[in-house]
Amino acid sequence: EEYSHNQGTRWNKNVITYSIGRYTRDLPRNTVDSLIESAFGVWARASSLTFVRSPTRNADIMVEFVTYNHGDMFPFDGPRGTLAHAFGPGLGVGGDTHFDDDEHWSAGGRGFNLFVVAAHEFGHALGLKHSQNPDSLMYPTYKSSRPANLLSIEDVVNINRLY
Ligand SMILES: CNC(=O)[C@@H](NC(=O)[C@H](CC(C)C)CN(O)C=O)C(C)(C)C
Ligand SMILES: [Ca+2]
Ligand SMILES: [Zn+2]
Ligand SMILES: [Zn+2]
Repeated sequence: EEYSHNQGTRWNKNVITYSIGRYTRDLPRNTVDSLIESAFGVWARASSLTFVRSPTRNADIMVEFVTYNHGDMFPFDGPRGTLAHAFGPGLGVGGDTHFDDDEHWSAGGRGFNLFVVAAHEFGHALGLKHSQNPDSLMYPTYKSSRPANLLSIEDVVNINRLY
């Protein structure tokens, strides 16, 4: 999968830690914090997983806003195009989730909805692949009109097949 650079298939634990590194200037930090927390909450409500924010940088899932070349083999491409990517479960870079800061990130207004994109990326960070079902959160193309409940039945089934 081009956008979920897989390490393993799943985490071998149910409590997964995350930490937020570089932020975007598009939104206040505490807004980013709550949107990221809510995006993890989508998966926590549908599974037996819990997500704990960690102050240190050795959390399982490192969340960062970066541009172009940023230290992995998958440089971003400037405005539009690819919005974000995530590595599949595993040590080190495993689970890490990067957002292209050349996009305009929003909490619902103009620009790309950070909550919706983060929920998709965290699906990859948990081990899910893309779905061909346009109603699935794991569909490969951004849809601003995502339903409030976000996850399709297929997504709930798939996360519970994995954990
Ligand atoms: C608006 N641009 C798009 O819709 C682009 N799609 C994405 O950036 C995906 C993320 C969306 C689904 C949140 C990349 N991905 O799958 C990460 O895990 C393109 C379809 C142009 C590649
Ligand atoms: Ca881009
Ligand atoms: Zn994806
Ligand atoms: Zn990256």
